[in-house]
Amino acid sequence: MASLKSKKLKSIPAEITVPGDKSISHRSAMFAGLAKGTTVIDGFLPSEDCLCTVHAMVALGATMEPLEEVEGVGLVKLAITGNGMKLKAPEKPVDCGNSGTTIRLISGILAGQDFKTELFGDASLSKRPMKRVADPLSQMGAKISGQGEKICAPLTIEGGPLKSIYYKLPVASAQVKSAILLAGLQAPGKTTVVEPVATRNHTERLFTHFGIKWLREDDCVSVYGGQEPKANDIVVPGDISSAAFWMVAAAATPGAQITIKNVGLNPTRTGIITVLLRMGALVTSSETHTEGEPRGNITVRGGDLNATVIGGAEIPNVIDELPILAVAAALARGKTLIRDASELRVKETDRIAAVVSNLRLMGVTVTEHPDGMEIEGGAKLQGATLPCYGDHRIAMAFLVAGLFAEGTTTLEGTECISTSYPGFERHLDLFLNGDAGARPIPVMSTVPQPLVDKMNRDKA
Ligand SMILES: O=C(O)C1=C[C@@H](OP(=O)(O)O)[C@@H](O)[C@H](O)C1
Ligand SMILES: C=C(OP(=O)(O)O)C(=O)O
Repeated sequence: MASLKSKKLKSIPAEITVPGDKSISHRSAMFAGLAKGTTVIDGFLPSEDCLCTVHAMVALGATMEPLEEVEGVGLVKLAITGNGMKLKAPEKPVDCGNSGTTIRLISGILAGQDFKTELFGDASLSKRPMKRVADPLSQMGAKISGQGEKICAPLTIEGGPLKSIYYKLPVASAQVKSAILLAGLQAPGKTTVVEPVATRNHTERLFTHFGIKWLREDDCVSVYGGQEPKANDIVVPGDISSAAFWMVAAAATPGAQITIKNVGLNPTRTGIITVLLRMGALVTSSETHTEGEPRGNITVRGGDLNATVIGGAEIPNVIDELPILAVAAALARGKTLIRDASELRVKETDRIAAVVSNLRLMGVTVTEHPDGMEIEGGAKLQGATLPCYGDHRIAMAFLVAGLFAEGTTTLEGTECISTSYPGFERHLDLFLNGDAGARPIPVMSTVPQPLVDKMNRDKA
């Protein structure tokens, strides 16, 4: 089992560039694989989750060509060639790894394909509820079976002719919305999803990018069936959910300043900026690109943070940032309340239980609630040996907490970080050891990864 250590931070780098956005990388690979022709994806996140999606699209008939690899990060530029919406039956069950986005969105795609597929994942993914996608996709006409009441993976999906639906989401989930819209593309007529609270709209923006017509009316998103994505090269911005770790580290350090370059600034994802501003950090963002997915730079100046309340309609916008925001709360003055966030209990681990337990082990007073937690800020954090619970965001959030603790903080099981942030360790090193510890990140020439070769071999 891998472990990483953290201790009092030495310096804050002036600038940092985080790897590509996970949500957009997944979707780019899927849309490219559904389009006829070749799409070059630049800024792709080569994390294990996103590589599972590429692997799945290749197993379903697409081809991928590696174009550029960065040492210590992986494949950041690739070309995917699809054959249109009619996919090929995979030869074996498709591995979705640790990735909720892969299994749920691919389920929407497979719902309309005239073959049977098995989707499976790791132990964590196999505990997550898939009923939320199985219900609407079954209503549309797919035959989906899974394990137990929550319809967990392994899932068997037998696709076929679909009918469009008008579906009110019982939980605010971009993954469920996207699965239904992807199935809706394959159903005659108009498929509408009603969102209780707005969630990230990357699928909708990528619809536009790939030439698919869709519409938003109030809280409804609709798409008409019978459309096929058109191949179109894409540049993926940096992931604000990865930037969040360094934004909090700077925000909690009076006098510090950091600029995160070329990061996604989609308003359905920038809730972290609003929350940190409310807590007293000085955060500014400047858009450098406004087309498609807006992107630009975020600058954070640190100060004395104050407690806040995080809840309601804001939750989907910061859902993946809540573990690191809980760490920010522990470093702030006063009592912070996180509520309406019971969705955290069905992520890679129960993130409410994991955050509460690890904060307590570092000496913080926390009250656990069914839908969140109350954190007493301002206690001196104590270094501790902590579990990651197999969850990348727990691992990274607590390595950042360690930057503010007395002594050493050790996170055990840190291999999970590669789920979303290849190169995290190297970035952490900048905070632990300053520039002297930083190794340059060279761009290598086109080196096909063994994994990539394997993908194309599996397909052949
Ligand atoms: O659509 C997406 O790309 C995601 C949506 C969110 O999940 P839910 O849709 O389950 O809220 C988020 O937590 C996940 O990391 C990525
Ligand atoms: C919840 C996450 O991802 P997924 O649902 O795709 O596993 C995450 O990245 O925090």
